[in-house]
Amino acid sequence: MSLDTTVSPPSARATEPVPPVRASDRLALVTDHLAALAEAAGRAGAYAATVSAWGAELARRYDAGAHLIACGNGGSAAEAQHLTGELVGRFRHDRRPLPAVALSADSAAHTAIANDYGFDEVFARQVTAWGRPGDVLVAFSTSGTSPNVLAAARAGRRAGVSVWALTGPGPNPLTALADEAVAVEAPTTATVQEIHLSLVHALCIALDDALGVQPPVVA
Ligand SMILES: O=C(CO)[C@@H](O)[C@H](O)[C@H](O)[C@H](O)COP(=O)(O)O
Repeated sequence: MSLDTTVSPPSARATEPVPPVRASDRLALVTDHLAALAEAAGRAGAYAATVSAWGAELARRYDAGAHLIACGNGGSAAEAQHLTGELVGRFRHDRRPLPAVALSADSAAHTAIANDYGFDEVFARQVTAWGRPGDVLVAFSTSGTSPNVLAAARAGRRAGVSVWALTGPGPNPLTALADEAVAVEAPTTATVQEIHLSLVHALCIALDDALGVQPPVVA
């Protein structure tokens, strides 16, 4: 007697059988995703003036002693951390470390606030703790509707912090709450996030230029 030792994982047993995807369909899915990115990137020049102005304003605020706070959920949490990493570390060239904090990075504060006050408060409470007049909150949300990001924006406004939003298509609740916003026209969350990452880098380019950061002189 032979025993069938193959075991399906519980999730596979619990769901309907999925028809296999043909390789040509899979290639089309990937090609469509990349085409959507190229199309959205082709429209991204429309955001250049705002991001360039943000870079100059951020340089002015950093020179006056301000801080930057960033927040978002999921992929947008990663975008927030990407931005603060470039600021505290460096972007293309050496410069002074710039004070910036991503609110999803403090797991102890995050879990304590979520546990004690609810998930909607995880960013707002930290914005109230850290934010001072003149600081900037960069709030990332592809939908522009995440309650914890909206609460962070409200807390920022109450604290005298300027709220700059990066969202998907607008108008949306976050663009309405923010002092300034870039609402990216793109068809999916993933493509919006990909354009947001380009805008993070564009902001760093504008900021470094406004701070007078130069490439090293090669002898
Ligand atoms: O990265 C992705 C999808 O690409 C997801 O993790 C996504 O970030 C999460 O669903 C977020 O909760 C979406 O929140 P938001 O961007 O709408 O504020």
